[in-house]
Amino acid sequence: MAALDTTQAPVFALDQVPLEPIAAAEGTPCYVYSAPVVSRRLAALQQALADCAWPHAVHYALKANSSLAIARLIRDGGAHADANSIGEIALATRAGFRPDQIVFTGVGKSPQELERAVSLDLKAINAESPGELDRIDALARSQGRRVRVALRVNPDVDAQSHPHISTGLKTSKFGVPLDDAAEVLRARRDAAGLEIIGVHVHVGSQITSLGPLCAAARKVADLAVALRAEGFPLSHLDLGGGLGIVYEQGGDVPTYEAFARALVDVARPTGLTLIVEPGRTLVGPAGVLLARVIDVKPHAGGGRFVVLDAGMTELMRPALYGAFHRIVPVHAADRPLVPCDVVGPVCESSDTFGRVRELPEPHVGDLMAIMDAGAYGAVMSNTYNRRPLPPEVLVEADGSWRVIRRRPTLDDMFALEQA
Ligand SMILES: Cc1ncc(COP(=O)(O)O)c(C=O)c1O
Ligand SMILES: N[C@@H](CCCC[NH3+])C(=O)O
Repeated sequence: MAALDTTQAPVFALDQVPLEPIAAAEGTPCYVYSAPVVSRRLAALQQALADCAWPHAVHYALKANSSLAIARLIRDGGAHADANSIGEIALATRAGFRPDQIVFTGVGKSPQELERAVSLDLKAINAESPGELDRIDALARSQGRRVRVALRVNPDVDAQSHPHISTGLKTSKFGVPLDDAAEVLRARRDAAGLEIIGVHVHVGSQITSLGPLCAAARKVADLAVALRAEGFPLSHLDLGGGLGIVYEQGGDVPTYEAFARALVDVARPTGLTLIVEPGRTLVGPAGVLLARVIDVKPHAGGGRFVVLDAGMTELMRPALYGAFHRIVPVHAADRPLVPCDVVGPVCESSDTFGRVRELPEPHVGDLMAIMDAGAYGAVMSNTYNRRPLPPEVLVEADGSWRVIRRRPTLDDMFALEQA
């Protein structure tokens, strides 16, 4: 199969997908996802892995986009799930993933979450600490079970991504230091409630080169080989997620072929099944956030302030990480370009989507698409300033579309509280 060009993924042909009718019907701000883009990306990744002819499993990281319809689409595409909370496990179950298709990760799993996870007979719980292993062991024994676990290792590798989404340095809160991992497992080799079946690593997100991914993979692969030599009956090597996408014109990320080859090259000598947990790469380019211009005013530095009806409440990434998202006017207006600071309505100066963007002279009422918003968009939205969570729409291959999550009414928003 031809390589999917992950650098120039045909995101939304803005003239082919009926964005204006969707915005008119559902109102803005509103997320719109393309089902065929998600399915194509998943199929391309699976093909790239299959071409390497090594046992593997793709566990979609639900945290990137946990809309039920997106999770179902991914399950229908043959992937399994990586859940980060009991809520995501419930979502995965409702989307049709079987317990033995779910791995459970998370740096702080509450007693209630662990108790439930232990009872579910998941594929594996990725444990983050010696204490967590012991808590799983105790719960498992109290339930008369033996629970499959993998140990999350912190390899002290710099993901070379934004510090807020880098997780593999020894100063970060994730996992057990590589040097301690073998001893931690040896001390629990005979724990009656544990079946130690793997090692796990995830060094960060929006990683745009193979270097950090391979460096981390090699470290845990070496550990896994040593553990097997000691008699640990490991079955898998879970190398996490993290593959980035192109947000900015001219950006570059590894192809799925290169990614698959690099990780399989590390996994093969271990003899272990390779697990990957991709999130962003599958869904990020498949979504846009639609917003309307609600005000335009002069900018002190020249140009314009363009105030959208979407803000950091709907898409936090720019405010949180200074992340870049392309902003595209849906009606490619034949107007002269002007420099614009594109901002949201929220009462925070960080509520800014882009500074000094050259856009066709904006008018109140124009529809804008904030691109590549399918991952870590809707899932991170919030109700600050008492704003309703945004609705989400899924567009099918034939151009038809349906609301997969509606906008809450004001009554919905009051429903959970009392004066
Ligand atoms: C353990 C784990 N697996 C998978 C992912 C998915 O990452 P990404 O969306 O960057 O592929 C994350 C998030 O960074 C994670 O924390
Ligand atoms: N929320 C981050 C990604 C975090 C990945 C989860 N560990 C983002 O928007 O880029």
